[in-house]
Amino acid sequence: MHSEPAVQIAGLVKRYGDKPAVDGLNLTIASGAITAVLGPNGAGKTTTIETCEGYRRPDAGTVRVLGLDPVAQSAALRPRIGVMLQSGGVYAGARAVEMLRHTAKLHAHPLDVDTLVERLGLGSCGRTTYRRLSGGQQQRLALAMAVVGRPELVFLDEPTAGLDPQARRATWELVRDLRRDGVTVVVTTHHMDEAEQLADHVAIVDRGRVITTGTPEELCRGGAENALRFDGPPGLDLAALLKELPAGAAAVETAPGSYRVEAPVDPQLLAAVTGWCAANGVLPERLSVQRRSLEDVFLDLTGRELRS
Ligand SMILES: Nc1ncnc2c1ncn2[C@@H]1O[C@H](COP(=O)(O)OP(=O)(O)OP(=O)(O)O)[C@@H](O)[C@H]1O
Repeated sequence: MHSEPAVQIAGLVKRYGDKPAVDGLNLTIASGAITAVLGPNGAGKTTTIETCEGYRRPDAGTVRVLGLDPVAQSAALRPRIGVMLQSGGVYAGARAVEMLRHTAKLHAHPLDVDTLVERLGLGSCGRTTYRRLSGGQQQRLALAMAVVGRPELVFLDEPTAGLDPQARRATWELVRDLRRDGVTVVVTTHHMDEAEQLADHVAIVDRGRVITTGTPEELCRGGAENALRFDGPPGLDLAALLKELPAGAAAVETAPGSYRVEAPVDPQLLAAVTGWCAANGVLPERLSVQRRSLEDVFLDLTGRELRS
């Protein structure tokens, strides 16, 4: 369906003064999918996205969005993309829904404003000015403004920051519907569960570079947290258990009667462990599969220390 990538970034450098905010970043974003860009505070995510939107000019490298140069060809690009900025980017004195209607009229094939207002729970905000909306309502309005023109590609910078769980879910549903309609979505977030739930592809950015990419499944596969745990009688013969498990597996009694089997978790591993337990008259209690979460991967790659 979509062959050309929606976004291609090669060797992007962007400095503020002497300090590089983005430092040789390479990233290709697939069309028609949801890509989450993750990274610690100050990693360069917003700067990268703002460069894709044409708000910042690269100091070096190339950026192509829908095949266009976002600075030199901004007039051609702008109508085709939707942008939700962290700061809202909405005129504070304007009435919420009127502004949305106005924005819709600027586009040839806008979404139905009433449906969008309903879906994002903005019905009660009709004549309220932007500055009088709650933080969460402002966020939702900014999201509505970004998508109302039915763009081919939307950039959402932390769309669910500060939203309550209901509004978060409504936002996720909207984002999934955009993908269903063939829209490419690029989203930055600090919520790892959000990236895990929503994203087809994840790119982790640190110190101005992309340090890894993959699907959430690819990134979470392998690693120390890929393990089975169970409780049983203390002192089980783990050397005997290991003989039934694939090469490279490890088994430890982490506390008397608490066991942890470390190996890629698949149905065969589960069957091997429970089969060995059955053969030895052991009932594995509280048996659970421990998978690495995206948060584990993120912290492993970017460090656990808070940065100044
Ligand atoms: N307008 C600016 N002037 C000077 N420095 C800036 C400016 N905008 C960003 N920076 C710096 O550039 C670096 C990257 O910032 P950026 O906002 O792109 O990071 P981010 O990954 O989006 O962070 P966050 O998760 O906190 O939003 C940071 O060190 C930041 O202080």
